[in-house]
Amino acid sequence: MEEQAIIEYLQDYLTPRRKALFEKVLAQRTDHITVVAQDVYQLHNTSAVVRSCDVFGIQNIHVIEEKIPRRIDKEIAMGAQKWVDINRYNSAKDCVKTLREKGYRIIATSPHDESFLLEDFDISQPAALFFGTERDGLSEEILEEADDTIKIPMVGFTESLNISVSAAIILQSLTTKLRNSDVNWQFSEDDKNRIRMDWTKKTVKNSEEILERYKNQ
Ligand SMILES: C[S@@+](CC[C@H](N)C(=O)[O-])C[C@H]1O[C@@H](n2cnc3c(N)ncnc32)[C@H](O)[C@@H]1O
Repeated sequence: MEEQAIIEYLQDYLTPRRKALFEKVLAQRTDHITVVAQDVYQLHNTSAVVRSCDVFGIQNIHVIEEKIPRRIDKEIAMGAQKWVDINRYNSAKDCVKTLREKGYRIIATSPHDESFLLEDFDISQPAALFFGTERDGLSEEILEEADDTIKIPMVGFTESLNISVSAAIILQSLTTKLRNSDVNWQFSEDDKNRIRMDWTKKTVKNSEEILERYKNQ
């Protein structure tokens, strides 16, 4: 109850329009699908994946930085990341373990494997979609761990799509399927409150000072 009161107090500093936008976006947010980028080298590719996640309503993104230096902060600090949660890992193993413990199926995306075409993918179980590096794709470790592999059908001469393009295509397809299904994909009220608070804090100027004043009144 107290938490609710704090959120409402801080949200009074938002314009009605901004507040309504938060609710509209939040109603479409999901954790049923989550996205993992493994050792993506080009910063602009990671940014584009983050942006697509926001656009298609994916709240959590997982970034594995095992083979590349931790240098994505500046780039992903430039936009859409404000509205999504970035979870970072030093090893692919930790990332897989964490996501399995949360109940996700590990889904590799690959231009090679034909085991599942995108349109046949069963969205009823929570899915963690793993995307690989520009040059080598996903590591053997992830391919071996994967419960399924999905592929976007390609009919041209080029052997693969760019990672961010493939993320956008897959997310558009699977989130549409999810929203048309009877799966319970929306966040609980507790989770929504946590996200509301986070977005509000990031939007209201001097939010920490305002909260301090509220607590002391
Ligand atoms: C440029 S591709 C990697 C190409 C790499 N030479 C390989 O053999 O995997 C980068 C990432 O985009 C995704 N991707 C590219 N094309 C795809 C497709 N047709 N279907 C599914 N995912 C694809 C995969 O996650 C892949 O690891």
